[in-house]
Amino acid sequence: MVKNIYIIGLGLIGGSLALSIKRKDPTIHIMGYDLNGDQASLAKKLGAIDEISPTLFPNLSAVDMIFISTPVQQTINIIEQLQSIELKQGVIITDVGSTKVKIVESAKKYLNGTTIKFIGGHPMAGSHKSGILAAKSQLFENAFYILTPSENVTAQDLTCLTNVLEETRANFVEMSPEEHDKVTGIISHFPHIVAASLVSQAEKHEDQFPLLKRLAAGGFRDVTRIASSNPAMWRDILLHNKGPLLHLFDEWIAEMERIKSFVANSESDNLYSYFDQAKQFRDELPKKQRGAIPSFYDLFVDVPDYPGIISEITGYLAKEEISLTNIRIIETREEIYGVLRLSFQTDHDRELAIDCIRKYSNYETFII
Ligand SMILES: NC(=O)c1ccc[n+]([C@@H]2O[C@H](COP(=O)([O-])OP(=O)(O)OC[C@H]3O[C@@H](n4cnc5c(N)ncnc54)[C@H](O)[C@@H]3O)[C@@H](O)[C@H]2O)c1
Ligand SMILES: O=C(O)C(=O)C[C@]1(C(=O)O)C=C[C@@H](O)C=C1
Repeated sequence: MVKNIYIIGLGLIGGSLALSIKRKDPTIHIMGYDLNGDQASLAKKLGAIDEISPTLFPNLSAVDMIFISTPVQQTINIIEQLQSIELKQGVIITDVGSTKVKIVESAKKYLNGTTIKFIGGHPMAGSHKSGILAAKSQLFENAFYILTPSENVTAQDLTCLTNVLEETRANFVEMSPEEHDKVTGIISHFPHIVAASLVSQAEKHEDQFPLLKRLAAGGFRDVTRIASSNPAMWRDILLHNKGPLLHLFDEWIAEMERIKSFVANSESDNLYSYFDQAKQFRDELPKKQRGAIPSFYDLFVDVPDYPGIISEITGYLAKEEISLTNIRIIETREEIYGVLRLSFQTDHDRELAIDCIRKYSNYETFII
């Protein structure tokens, strides 16, 4: 019976897991630690954790399960240190890293010969946003959650973990770390490189075309959303998944050469087939499966704490016919006490809302 959980790294993923574990069983005691003290305080204030650990390795002798939800290189450093920490017999340790081979290898190297049950994990959903403020208990709903159990892990250990994670409503699948890294290289890591490279290409042309940024519309925004993700996280992922990625670079370069030649030689039929085939495969992607939170755009408004403030703000938005998808008061740190979080479906709506709030009030707005 899992009663005590420790979560290291209380950002988007650690925070979302904590919120879903709390939703499953509020009596499970969750202690959390984050290098960034503000993240840990927010996690406590949002009810994601019960207790903040002042250090990375407090007394862990009563902890049944540990989640490591830090960037992947940090995860390896933490696994290495865990070998010399006194832990409960048979403790389950899991991570959420976007790569698996190096992490599972490090668990094998450092934790072998102990009673620790290491289960590599990767919830295949996320966002370009980071931090606890973006965390949601339902972030992983309908998403695949890949597990790569180590040799000494039993079916019972796996059930223990998936029970704790039941409220994520994710679909758990087992996979080898090698297969995991090859597949995620194709559908996650390499696309990330492409998105960032498209942004970088556009940036190089900005001096020549000053209107470029403002003209970048739906297509460019859709295909490059993920380029707004946490750079440190992605740096680590690329360094971890070098082998499969180098292979994908070669394939991609050949692919670009192929389509370049269709364009250069005006090969109309080939161009049509290229796009048609891509459309068919893209249209076949399962519709209901969730790979990411729906894109929404948050706006934070500093508001005085008085009854009626929410209806005041929504009243302004209604006057300008701006639709909201969500609204929430966050009582976070003292200095940003009374922050209203407004979520919009599009960046355009958020821009309209900024203008609208400016028009009707003196409240400051900001985007994180
Ligand atoms: N963002 C996504 O879409 C996504 C999806 C699935 C998995 N992942 C993986 O989840 C992990 C966390 O990503 P995230 O999106 O939650 O990032 P995040 O930046 O939102 O959160 C990471 C947190 O870890 C903390 N941290 C960093 N080093 C630490 C250390 N040594 N000790 C304690 N805390 C530390 C940071 O302060 C931060 O609060 C990464 O390994 C990432 O590859 C991310
Ligand atoms: O939706 C996004 O913003 C993501 O980048 C999520 C995404 C992905 O590539 O699909 C990113 C990294 C994770 O390891 C898993 C999910």
